[in-house]
Amino acid sequence: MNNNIAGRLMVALDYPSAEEARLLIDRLQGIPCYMKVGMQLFYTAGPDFVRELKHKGYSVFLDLKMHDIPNTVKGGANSITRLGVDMFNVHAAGGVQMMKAAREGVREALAQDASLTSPLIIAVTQLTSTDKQTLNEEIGIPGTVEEAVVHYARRTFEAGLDGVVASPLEVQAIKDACGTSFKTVTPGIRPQGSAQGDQSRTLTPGEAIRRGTDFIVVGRPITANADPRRAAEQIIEEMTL
Ligand SMILES: O=C(O)c1cc(=O)[nH]c(=O)n1[C@@H]1O[C@H](COP(=O)(O)O)[C@@H](O)[C@H]1O
Repeated sequence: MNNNIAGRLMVALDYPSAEEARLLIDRLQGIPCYMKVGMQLFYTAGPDFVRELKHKGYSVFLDLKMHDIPNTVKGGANSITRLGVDMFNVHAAGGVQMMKAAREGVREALAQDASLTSPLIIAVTQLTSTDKQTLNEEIGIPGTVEEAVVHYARRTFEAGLDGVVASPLEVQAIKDACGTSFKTVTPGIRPQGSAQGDQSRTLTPGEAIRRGTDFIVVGRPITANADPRRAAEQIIEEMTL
């Protein structure tokens, strides 16, 4: 297995309990993927579960999508940094001042404890479940999804964050606007033949990597598969080709 490629796969641990998440982690043992802890798991298993993953040697993306007034986001970012995660996210729709406050919260935590390392801060542009109709008619933003994504990516870059969450379809436009070192984290990954579910803007793992994304986020195509280890290995194989 190519460990560098496997490290670009983020497995979404969307489970209702730590016990269920541990079952998957056991089955994926030895695969050096990133683990993503989202709201469902964090709201029940909390910081202890994040520490457990770090103790097991995983890189951790804490996906809590903060979106609040700058002072609150700054405090949240400080607490998250003290958990020792490798990446966390905010919503770019919170604005540049809010995103700068997240950066400030990290800086504050690092100043308080020199043993901490700086996590990557990533902003969600437009959720991968959002299609053009939803964007225009419900969210109230005119134009194409790609235009909205690039707009938010530019604001994220201005705020000094490390990258964005978007669909793999928008990677090239983001890299053109913000540079190749600006990270893209792309959910909306669907291997051939897997169910689309609630995702709107999707690509296969291989196609996402070929378009230059830094990380792919995969949940149900692994977690809902009868053989999750085989599913993860197939995805890594496809990413490697
Ligand atoms: O921030 C995220 O991780 C995220 C942003 C986004 O725009 N779309 C999106 O699907 N996600 C997350 O990525 C994962 C995708 O899961 P699956 O659709 O099951 O592969 C879920 O944990 C989502 O919460």
